[in-house]
Amino acid sequence: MGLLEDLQSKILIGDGAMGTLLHAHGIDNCFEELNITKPEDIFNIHKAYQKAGASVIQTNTYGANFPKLKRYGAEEKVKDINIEGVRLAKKAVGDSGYVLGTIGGIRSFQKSIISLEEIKRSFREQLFWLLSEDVDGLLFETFYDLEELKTVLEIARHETDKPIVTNVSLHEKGVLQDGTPIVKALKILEELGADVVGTNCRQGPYHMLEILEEVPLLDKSFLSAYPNASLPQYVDGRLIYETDPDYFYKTALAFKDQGVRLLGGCCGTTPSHIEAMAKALKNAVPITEKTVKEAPPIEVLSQEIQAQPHLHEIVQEKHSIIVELDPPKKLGVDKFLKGAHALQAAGIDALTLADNSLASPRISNLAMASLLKDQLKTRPLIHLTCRDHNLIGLQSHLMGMHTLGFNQVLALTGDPSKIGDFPGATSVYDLSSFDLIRLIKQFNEGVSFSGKPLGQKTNFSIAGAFNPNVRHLDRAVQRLEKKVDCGADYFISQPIYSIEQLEDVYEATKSLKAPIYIGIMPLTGAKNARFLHHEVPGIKLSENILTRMEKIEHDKEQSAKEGILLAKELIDRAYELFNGLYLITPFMRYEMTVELANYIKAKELVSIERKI
Ligand SMILES: Cc1cc2nc3c(=O)[nH]c(=O)nc-3n(C[C@H](O)[C@H](O)[C@H](O)COP(=O)(O)OP(=O)(O)OC[C@H]3O[C@@H](n4cnc5c(N)ncnc54)[C@H](O)[C@@H]3O)c2cc1C
Ligand code: MET
Ligand SMILES: [Zn+2]
Repeated sequence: MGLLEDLQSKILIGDGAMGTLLHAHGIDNCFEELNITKPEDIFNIHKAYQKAGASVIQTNTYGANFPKLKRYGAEEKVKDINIEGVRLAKKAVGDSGYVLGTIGGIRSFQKSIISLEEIKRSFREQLFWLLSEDVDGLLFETFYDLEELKTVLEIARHETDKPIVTNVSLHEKGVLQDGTPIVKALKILEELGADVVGTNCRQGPYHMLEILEEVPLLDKSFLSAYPNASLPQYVDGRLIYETDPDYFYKTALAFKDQGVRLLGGCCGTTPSHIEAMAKALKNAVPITEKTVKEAPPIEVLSQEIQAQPHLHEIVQEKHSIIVELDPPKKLGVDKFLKGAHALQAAGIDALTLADNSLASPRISNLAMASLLKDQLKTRPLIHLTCRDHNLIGLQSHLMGMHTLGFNQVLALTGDPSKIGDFPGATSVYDLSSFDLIRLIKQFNEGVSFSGKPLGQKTNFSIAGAFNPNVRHLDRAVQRLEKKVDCGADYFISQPIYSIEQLEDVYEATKSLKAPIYIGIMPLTGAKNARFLHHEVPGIKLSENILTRMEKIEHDKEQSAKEGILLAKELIDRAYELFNGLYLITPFMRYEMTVELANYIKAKELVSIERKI
């Protein structure tokens, strides 16, 4: 009899955790490599689970794929670890059970940490070796990312007719991290050919059962559940799970009542938990009908009424000026406010506020934006870096921005801390700019990063950063395309200092599906010019510019005038090529950006007059 025939009439018991069990025994390195370095330990664990009553044993190959083994320098051992993994499980199980070849999800919350192409490659390799040892079926578990699971399931279904179990993992009750309700996700997996579908890890029985109450019995596939022992507790720097096997006796019956046919355990569970569940379900008959609890209606999402068009909408239609005026590095905001007022008077479309640029602390840009809100009509565009905010902080910041009515945001990875005033500070980087753009896009759908409904849809217009001052412009443009795919609405560039570069950038980006604000930062003097030319990676000024600035080096006023003149020459060409102009205020010298903004406005007037 095969696994699926058995499941027609029985509830089968799976095994429990491998990773946390090994960890509890003091093992801190690669768990899967033990298949070849300490096979007897793994064999004994399989045997213990089998003795406890599990008839479905999974191979110790959860993370036995190229990218995960690479963390331990074991990436060349994918073949041996997987082959040995199956052999050990088979030896332990003998004829009295089934061996599932396990493959774990790779992506957790950082989607862009690994491309789907790499996932496919590593999945195919692992799948090949597991199938080569003739497993009884496959178990794909701990998949938070539905896109990843769908992709690998399609590959596997194409390669084999063996039973496939797919288990998703949920941060939030009832929804996957992209907001897909679990019922829908399981139906999708069933349609793609999974024979058993369900959920594992993250939740203990309580929350998992709550989730399953909303899941109906499916037409073609069986339901599975592998709960954690409990919610984890953080003790002395380690994650600890409660161990109360009796509780698992009681909850096993509840899982049966929800229609689960394959029941095992995930993190924190031990052979004692499995023994308790096996005892509880010894002669249990699976249910064939179920009353499904209706999912609570999703809160009505109110879409904010947009008072002004977004920047990306404006710049598609006409010339638009945004100006960076950074929050002060010291306390005291008078000069900043004067600058902001002067720039508003010049008629700019937005004031952009850096998030601790160059990794040096400044007054919080959200605080400065709130201050502006009370005093000015010009809207702020808030920079948000992944360097200074972890995943919790980023979401809290975005919710704060939405609450205050700020919906223009620039999503950045951010300069690393080591270049700034506090080189010992941590650069968080929970997310990359790609992930952050995706996150904000998901907020616009009313869904948090982990899939939780936010109660309202945000209305962010999302800018991405563009650094054209790189050796390979084509690669920079590829990054922009990727940012567009993630949801970026437009781009804002680092400053450009030559007409030729402006033209190169125009050529390289003209088929991009998002508009660009081109960066122009006036030089303040020869020292500033030399610094940019020699010390800022990627920025090169022409000999002509350097000489022009050096000639008047000792005249401060004249230097600023020359800086303005050069910026105007760049603006003349940029104005012809791009609609968006991004003026960067150097060293709080807002009178320079005010003059440039006025210059651009005058050009606009001339062109309007010409049209009339
Ligand atoms: C308009 C604008 C505003 C900015 N505001 C801030 C701010 O407020 N606070 C702050 O800390 N920083 C700011 N920066 C700096 C920014 O963080 C760095 O310029 C960063 O290198 C590029 O932008 P990003 O953070 O989105 O990085 P991403 O585009 O996500 O790039 C991440 C990393 O990949 C690398 N990379 C990027 N492009 C290439 C390429 N073509 N070839 C090879 N490697 C590449 C870089 O090392 C970069 O650090 C700003 C930059 C711009 C353009
Ligand atoms: C992070 S979920 C872990 C699943 C795997 N089966 C293990 O227990 O090691
Ligand atoms: Zn787990």
